[in-house]
Amino acid sequence: MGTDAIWGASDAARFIAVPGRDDDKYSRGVLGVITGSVHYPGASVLGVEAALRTGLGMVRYLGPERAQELVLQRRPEVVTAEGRVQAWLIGSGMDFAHREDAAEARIAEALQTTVPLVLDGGALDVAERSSGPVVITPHFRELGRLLDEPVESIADDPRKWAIEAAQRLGITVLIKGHTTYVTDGVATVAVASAPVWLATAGAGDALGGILGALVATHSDGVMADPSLLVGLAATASFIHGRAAERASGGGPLTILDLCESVPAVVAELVSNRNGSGPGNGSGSGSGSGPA
Ligand SMILES: NC(=O)C1=CN([C@@H]2O[C@H](COP(=O)(O)OP(=O)(O)OC[C@H]3O[C@@H](n4cnc5c(N)ncnc54)[C@H](O)[C@@H]3O)[C@@H](O)[C@H]2O)[C@@H](O)CC1
Ligand SMILES: Nc1ncnc2c1ncn2[C@@H]1O[C@H](COP(=O)(O)OP(=O)(O)O)[C@@H](O)[C@H]1O
Repeated sequence: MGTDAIWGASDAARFIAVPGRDDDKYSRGVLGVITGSVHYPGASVLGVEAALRTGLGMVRYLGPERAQELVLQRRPEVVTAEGRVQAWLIGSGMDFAHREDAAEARIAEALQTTVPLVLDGGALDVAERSSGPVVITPHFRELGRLLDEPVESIADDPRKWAIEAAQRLGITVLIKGHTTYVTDGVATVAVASAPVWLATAGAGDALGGILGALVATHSDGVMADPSLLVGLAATASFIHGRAAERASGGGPLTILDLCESVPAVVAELVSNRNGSGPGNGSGSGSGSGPA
């Protein structure tokens, strides 16, 4: 693990944007979501669920039709109309090698905006087409494919390869594992808040939703200073791990149980923080970031 700072509760607390009296759903931050596919519609439900439970103004879900239906059945507050967004979450539940045509068209539209991108699963390669701030969330196999490097090399030293990817692509990289590393090639932090029971399908899709919500609620701040993505991604991983711990209670967990635990984790972070961080009483328009 080297000498990386271990991201803790007091660090994470500074990256929660608490709504203020004058906020509305638009000022808090809207997350556009392009996830899911014919084979993996469930990833859309998990990411959207996790984003909503992390707290944000609105989710616009713009994935495939069947996934839209499943998302709306679970979460009728989601909007499926196009419109302005402050950040995009793209790629969970998509096939890296074979993106559906409709998804490709949606991604091209999303790239017309320059708002921050959270790229997961089958959309990691979109990073090189973006002109705005980007954070990617690969596991070691996905990073191997993205960099065209042997998967074994990445598994042996995920931290080194995350830094290499961040520097090569000029983006922030969160590489998932029992210890998760987040780096922009300059600063690197480690997060180890998750129980081993979290190694279960769909866990990464929920992480994408949590991170999407945090980025959407700090969009202006990220646009002004993309280095904030390191703290936001580490915070997402911290919340994800703590929520998994609550859901697990020392035993197996399901990902919807993890999502249900997220609001209590966020509330605990907010109640324990001292003073007023810039996320306090402000939405995405504040440029909120670390105190
Ligand atoms: N409920 C859902 O909709 C879920 C969707 N998911 C999505 O599924 C897509 C693929 O994700 P993965 O993490 O599976 O991609 P991986 O790159 O880990 O795996 C790709 C393929 O390689 C094979 N493989 C990988 N590791 C293997 C091993 N140790 N032994 C045998 N075969 C192995 C598997 O057949 C798998 O289909 C992503 O877009 C992801 O978001 C997953 O998150 C699982 C849940
Ligand atoms: N052994 C482990 N201990 C703790 N957390 C783990 C472990 N294995 C995986 N995780 C976490 O679970 C999540 C798995 O994500 P991912 O590999 O994308 O799975 P999926 O594609 O099925 O959603 C990541 O957040 C990762 O950090």
